[in-house]
Amino acid sequence: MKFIGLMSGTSVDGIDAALVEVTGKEYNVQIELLATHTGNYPAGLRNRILSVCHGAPLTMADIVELDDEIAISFADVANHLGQADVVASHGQTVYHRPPTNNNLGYSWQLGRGALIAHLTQTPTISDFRAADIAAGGQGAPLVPPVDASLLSDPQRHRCIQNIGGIGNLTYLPPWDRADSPPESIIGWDTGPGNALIDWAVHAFSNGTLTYDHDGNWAAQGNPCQTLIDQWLEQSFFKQPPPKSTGRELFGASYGQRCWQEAQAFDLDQADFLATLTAFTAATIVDSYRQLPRLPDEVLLCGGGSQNGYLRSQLQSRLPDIPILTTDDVGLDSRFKEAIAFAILGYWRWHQHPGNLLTVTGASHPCLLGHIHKVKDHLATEISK
Ligand SMILES: Nc1ncnc2c1ncn2[C@@H]1O[C@H](COP(=O)(O)OP(=O)(O)OP(=O)(O)O)[C@@H](O)[C@H]1O
Ligand SMILES: CC(=O)N[C@H]1[C@@H]2OC[C@@H](O2)[C@@H](O)[C@@H]1O[C@H](C)C(=O)O
Repeated sequence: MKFIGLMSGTSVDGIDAALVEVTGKEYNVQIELLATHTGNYPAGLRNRILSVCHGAPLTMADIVELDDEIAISFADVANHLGQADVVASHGQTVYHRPPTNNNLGYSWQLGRGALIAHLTQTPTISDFRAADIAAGGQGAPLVPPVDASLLSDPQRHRCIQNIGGIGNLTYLPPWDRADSPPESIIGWDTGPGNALIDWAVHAFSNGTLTYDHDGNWAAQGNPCQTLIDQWLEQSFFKQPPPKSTGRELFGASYGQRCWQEAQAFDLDQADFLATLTAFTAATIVDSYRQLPRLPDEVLLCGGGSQNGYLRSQLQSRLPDIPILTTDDVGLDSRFKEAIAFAILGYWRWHQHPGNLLTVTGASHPCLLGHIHKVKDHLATEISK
């Protein structure tokens, strides 16, 4: 079956789409990547999404309008790719609140599936995080079981490290993918990916730049290890998994606090960017120290894998471990999340639970996502 996976992540830097032929059963799936495309949000919409993520107040009418505008953008990108049997759309996260001891979590993705189904005339699956959250889970990260299916090695322990706006890891013990995945597959959000770096670059460039290309700006400075050690003391990094996070924690006000603290060390802008980038690498390695053992190799994905300075900071903290990208083992690192949602959609369509309890902490396996069928409501009404 052909699935289109649609994803826009916490960086809100575009809608990634992958048209994938998926075959196989449960965790033993095979894919053929048929086409990919990245669509941009129309001018202004990205800024509105970012301001909502930063807490801008909205009326109900504003929210509804935003929901539909995002759905229209997602549908345009899907239509650009061609015809599929099913569309699987993550949507755009605008709010994520992890669960606490007393409260269920809450995760809100805009871009309603019903409108995407209508505009693409294709059944559409959306709201992938809701069922896991209702079962007491974090609702994130959801990609680890897909990583297990596509990237497990029969001999080597691997870490798959996504560096998007937020970072997340999947720890894959050796597995030949023949039967159920080992219980010891784990994963969680490691903390900031590019979120703090992007925030600082945007602020220092008066809004003219959105990211530090290849880490060139950071490479001109020197990281302050004292600050990095101080920031690593924060409770999120001490919290045991399962855990997830978002821009609600690692957003503009977190960045501003870091910048204020940097004043005591006389850091200039390049030193500060070097420190934020090295901090991001340190948070990832800090997570690896909580694994049953260090991996034999790390496979990076997400935009941060393109940041040479960030990669060199990771490598210097893991000197004996090869740091590669998923491209090195044949999986396109730029479209991995879109491909992952195509597979999560395939699992939903075939009634296979998509969540891994060892990752999200949910109480039971769940079917992830709500299926919106294509219906001509009016015709149905008239024929009654
Ligand atoms: N050439 C590059 N050099 C440095 N950084 C880059 C480069 N290309 C992309 N990035 C970074 O990657 C970010 C986008 O990454 P990605 O698209 O993986 O994030 P996302 O999917 O939106 O986030 P998440 O995975 O948290 O949902 C950009 O905002 C930028 O910071
Ligand atoms: C709530 C939400 O959108 N979380 C994202 C975000 O971006 C990275 C990290 O935080 C991860 O937990 C998740 O995305 C990926 C696709 C996931 O669920 O695996």
